[in-house]
Amino acid sequence: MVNWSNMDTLGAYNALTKVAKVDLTEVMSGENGAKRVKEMTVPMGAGLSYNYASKQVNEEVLDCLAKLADEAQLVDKYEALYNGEVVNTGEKRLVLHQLTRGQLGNDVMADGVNKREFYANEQARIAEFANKVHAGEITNAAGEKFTTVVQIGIGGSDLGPRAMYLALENWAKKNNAFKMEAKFISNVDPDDAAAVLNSIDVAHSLFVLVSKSGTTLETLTNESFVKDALKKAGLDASKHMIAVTSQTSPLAKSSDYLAAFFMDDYIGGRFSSTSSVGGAVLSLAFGPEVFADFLAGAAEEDVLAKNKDLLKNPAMLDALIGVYERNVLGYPCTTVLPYSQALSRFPAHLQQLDMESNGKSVNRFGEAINYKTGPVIFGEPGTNGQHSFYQLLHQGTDIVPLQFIGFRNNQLETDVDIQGSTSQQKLCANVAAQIVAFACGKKDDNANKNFAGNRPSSIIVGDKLTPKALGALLAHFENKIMFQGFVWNINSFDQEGVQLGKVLAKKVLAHETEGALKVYSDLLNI
Ligand SMILES: O=P(O)(O)OC[C@H]1O[C@H](O)[C@H](O)[C@@H](O)[C@@H]1O
Repeated sequence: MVNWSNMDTLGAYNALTKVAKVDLTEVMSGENGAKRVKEMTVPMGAGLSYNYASKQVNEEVLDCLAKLADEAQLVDKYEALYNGEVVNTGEKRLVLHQLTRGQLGNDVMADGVNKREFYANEQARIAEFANKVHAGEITNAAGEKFTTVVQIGIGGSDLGPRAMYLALENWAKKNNAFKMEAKFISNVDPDDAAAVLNSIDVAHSLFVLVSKSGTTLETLTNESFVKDALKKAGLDASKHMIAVTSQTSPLAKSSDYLAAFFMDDYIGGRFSSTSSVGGAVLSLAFGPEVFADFLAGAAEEDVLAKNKDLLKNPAMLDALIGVYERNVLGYPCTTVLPYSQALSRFPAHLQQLDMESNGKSVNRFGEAINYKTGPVIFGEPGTNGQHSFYQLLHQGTDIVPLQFIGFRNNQLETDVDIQGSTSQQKLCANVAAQIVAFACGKKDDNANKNFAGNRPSSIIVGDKLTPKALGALLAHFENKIMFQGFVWNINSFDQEGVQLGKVLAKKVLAHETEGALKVYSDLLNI
């Protein structure tokens, strides 16, 4: 049995607060710095590695973190989760997203079925459907092949799948795996749907309506928007639309769709990229084999997360260093900086994944807690970010821990040598330079040009962003966030904080407003 206790009751946490702070300007300089970069690295799944040399940790800190991992029973809690304990206490649900990509422990039976079999079966149904679309066995009413897939969804039904699609689009084009172009409609802003519809040939488009709950206002509105466009084009919407939803949702039984694929209540929207939610669009865009490789990368990372040895468990290590930075060092944010244009929407996905999961002020039993939880997450690809917000990161008054991601090779393999180096080399040179600049700083007599340093970072490094590497990268962050929630003793798997705004918006639309809400409504001409 695991013991769910608040972090500030744990002896190891209290010991951690007393450890002397590591000065990166000192430890990262000279030979010692070189030794740290060589040694402070942990293998991840799919050939990636997590290098934490430029984090403010030393043996003493790591020793405390290892004790904290043990005392907080992090791996035991993970085990309880994948074996089917009701870890989502707020909604009284199991948490099973890892089972979409592998069997980690005991068979989990729920709703009268074996859950791993259920997820694998949905994946197989999607694979069969995608293959038929690609082979021209499932076509539009005129018997012509579909060329474009358009996902309609928001939040977890958009961000992850969209980020994953963009991450693999160029890789697929280079590796003969590009089957259909994908587009995404998410915002209830009518300009979003209209712009996508204007950019495609609707007669050859297959729409994937994705909503776990089947009740999300934006998604249902956009569905109607698209159906209207199909009707105006003289097309039968039910021949152009498939649904991905949970079996209990109002969409599940509808005959308005060509086909329906399922996930369930045990997979949070933000954790659903490896379920049917990501499976449908990614299998249609790149083929089921690519989606299977993506799942295999995630599964490798899930297996690593079972390791009780902190230095062999990159997600747990990353999580605990993050807790140390947030609660002991007092840093309020974390920035995600992929030096890969393919990962342009990955930070946006992590914003939801992390902040919706760990933005909580009560523990898993609903009691107020006395410590900070999830940091603010933001990010942009490098080097673009360098020319935007890095000024604050280098010289601002807040220290913001940085999560770099870099690959030795680019995806398209097209590159040119200009002034003695390729573009890829220039990209990678900038990551290396930034890490050292942030850690070591540079003294200058002119205070305006002085860099204090001591800005901690870690880097996830890989050879190339492949489907497998992407799966591992995604699962690393999912598991990191899960472990942090365990340490903070919060429920990372509900999102009550998004409800109030929705309720008030309904009142505005029904003209049931008064006071400030009424005046804001008038201001916006509703
Ligand atoms: O997939 P759906 O049920 O349509 O939900 C879409 C999104 O909306 C909600 O407001 C939640 O905040 C998200 O966690 C969820 O991913």
